[in-house]
Amino acid sequence: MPGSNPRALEKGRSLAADILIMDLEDSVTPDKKQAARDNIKAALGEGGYGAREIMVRVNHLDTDHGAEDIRQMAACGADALLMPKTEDAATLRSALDLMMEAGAPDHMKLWFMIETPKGILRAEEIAGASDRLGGIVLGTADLTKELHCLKTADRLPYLYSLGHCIVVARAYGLAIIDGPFEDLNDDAGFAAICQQSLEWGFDGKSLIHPKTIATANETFGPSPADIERAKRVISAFAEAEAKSQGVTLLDGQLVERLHVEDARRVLALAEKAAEIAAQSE
Ligand SMILES: CC(C)(COP(=O)(O)OP(=O)(O)OC[C@H]1O[C@@H](n2cnc3c(N)ncnc32)[C@H](O)[C@@H]1OP(=O)(O)O)[C@@H](O)C(=O)NCCC(=O)NCCSC(=O)C[C@H](O)C(=O)O
Ligand SMILES: [Mg+2]
Repeated sequence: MPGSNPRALEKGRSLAADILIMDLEDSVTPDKKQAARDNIKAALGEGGYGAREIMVRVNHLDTDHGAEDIRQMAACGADALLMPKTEDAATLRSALDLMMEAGAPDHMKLWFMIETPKGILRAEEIAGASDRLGGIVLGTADLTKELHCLKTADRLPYLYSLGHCIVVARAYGLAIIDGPFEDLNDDAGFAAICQQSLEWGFDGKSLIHPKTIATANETFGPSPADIERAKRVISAFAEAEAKSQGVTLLDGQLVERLHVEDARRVLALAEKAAEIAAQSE
C-alpha cells in the first residue's frame, strides 16, 4: 500500500493479509516521499495492526531517498524493511549497517526484492549476505520490463527466473512471495496464477488491492481438509513410531517423518491465518 495513501494504511488494520507492505518506493512520487514516511510513522505509532507483519519498502540505496528511508524507518515499529531491485549482497550489508546505526531493534529483519536480471543471476550470493534476511519478494512487473518478455497465462517466460529464486529461498531458509498480478478486472486469471504460484512453491502472493485478498488466502491458506489431514498424518506417524516403525500408510499413502514436518507447517499456517482472520472484517 502506498505510504502516501493514509486511507490505505488505515484500512490495513482490518484486512486479512498476513503481511502489509507499506511502500515508499515506486507507488510514491518523489515529492511525497517525506509525507509518506511521516504517514507510516504515524500509523505504526498508533498501532492496531494485530498479528499482521509490517514491512516497509524503502527506496534502493542508489537513489536520493534510500538511506534517509532507512534512517527514518529503522525504529518505526515495523517488523522488517524491504529493499527493492536488489542486485548484490553489498547493498544489503550497507542497508543492515544503516539499520543498526539508526537503532533498528534486534528482531527487525531485512527482506529483499528480486526484479532484475542481475538480481536473478546473483540471487544466491544475495541470499547469503546475512542471517538477518527474512525473505524474498519477486518484482514481476519490473522483471517483465527488464526481460522484454510477455505476460502469458502460463508464465513460461518467467519459469527460469522464478524457479531459480524459489530454489535459492529454500536453500537459504527464506520465505518467498510471488509478484503482483496487475489486472484487477481479471478475477479468473488472478485465481489461476495464485494456484500456479502455490504449486511452484511460493509462500504467498503480493497483492495490490483488498479485493484480491480472499482468493489469495483461499489458495495459499490451508483448507479445513488440509488441516484435518495434517492432524491425521501426525497421529498416524505417532502411532507407527510407538510401534518402532519409521513409516506407515494413511489412506494408502506413505507417511514418513518428512510428512509430519510438513503437517506441522500446515497447522502453524492455519493457526496464524485464524489469528489474522479473527482480527479482520
Ligand atoms: C489501484 C488503487 C489506486 C485503487 O484504489 P482505490 O481507488 O481506493 O480503490 P477502491 O475504491 O476500489 O478501494 C476499495 C477500498 O480498499 C482500499 N484500498 C484500495 N487499495 C488499497 C491498498 N493497496 N491497500 C489498502 N487498502 C486499499 C480503499 O481505501 C477503499 O477502502 P474504503 O475507504 O474502506 O472504501 C489502489 O488499490 C492502489 O494504489 N493499488 C496499488 C498499490 C501499489 O501500487 N503498490 C505497489 C505494488 S506494485 C509493485 O510493487 C510492483 C513491483 O515492484 C514489481 O516490480 O512487480
Ligand atoms: Mg518493482
